[in-house]
Amino acid sequence: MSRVTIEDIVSMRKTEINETIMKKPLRELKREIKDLKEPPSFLRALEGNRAALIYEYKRASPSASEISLKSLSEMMELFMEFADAVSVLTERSHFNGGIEYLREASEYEIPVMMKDFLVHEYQIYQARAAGAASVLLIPEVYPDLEAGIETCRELSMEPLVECRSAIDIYRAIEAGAEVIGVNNRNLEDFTVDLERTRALAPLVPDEVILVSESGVMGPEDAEILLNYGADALLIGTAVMSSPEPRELLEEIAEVAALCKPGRKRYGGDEFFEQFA
Ligand SMILES: O=P(O)(O)OC[C@@H](O)[C@@H](O)c1c[nH]c2ccccc12
Repeated sequence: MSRVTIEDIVSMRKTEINETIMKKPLRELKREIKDLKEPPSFLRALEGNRAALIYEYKRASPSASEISLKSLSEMMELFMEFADAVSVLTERSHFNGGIEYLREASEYEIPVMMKDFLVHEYQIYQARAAGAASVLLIPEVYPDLEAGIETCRELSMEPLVECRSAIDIYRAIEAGAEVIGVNNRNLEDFTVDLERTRALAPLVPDEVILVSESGVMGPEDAEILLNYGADALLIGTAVMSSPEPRELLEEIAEVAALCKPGRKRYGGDEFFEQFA
């Protein structure tokens, strides 16, 4: 069977969202949101003076197939002890996620991010109505990045703008992003390369929070990425699939506590030389 592509997932999400909107119009979501309390701040959770850790409730993925059937409550027990923020997959067909997990996670006093392929503004309202403090925005996938960031902020949320290239980072900064993610996993072929963070980190201004996502299998990877200049890490598969997740999170916490945030900057042709 040919491997699913990001295009397949995005086109499926568009169909699903259009069906959802027919069943539950945006005005109903807006009414629900009016009665909700503000979510905990995602931005403040990541702005601490050491490397912040975002752990992800991720039950499956196209590259790993089934990862874990551990319950959300079991994982939240660990996340509440070790995470500064939590990410929850809500895409069902390929990640076995669901908005019900997001709703359950947002009951806890910690910022929760909707990790999904957002293709429509409706999904930003869905996230807020489920108690989210953040959503993932992918520039090539979300139709209008600047408007999406503005809608998030109107709803007391701060998005994580996921960048895969220098031009993505340029666009994200131009659009006013305050949290930029670099995904070490290529969403076209699902290969992981931690060097992606090394190459792109120097392009992210100090005042923007850089989250390195994907491919962190242990404290060694965590140290590498933090030394490349990431301010935060987003980790899913390793913690979901570990037989001893507490031990793993303790080791990563130790590395995070020792790392001094800060990014090198490119001088002259250094940026281009690495691709020569
Ligand atoms: O399981 P990992 O390698 O720790 O990766 C977690 C997270 O970065 C990954 O799930 C992710 C990053 N960006 C995404 C966009 C859509 C779906 C999933 C993702």
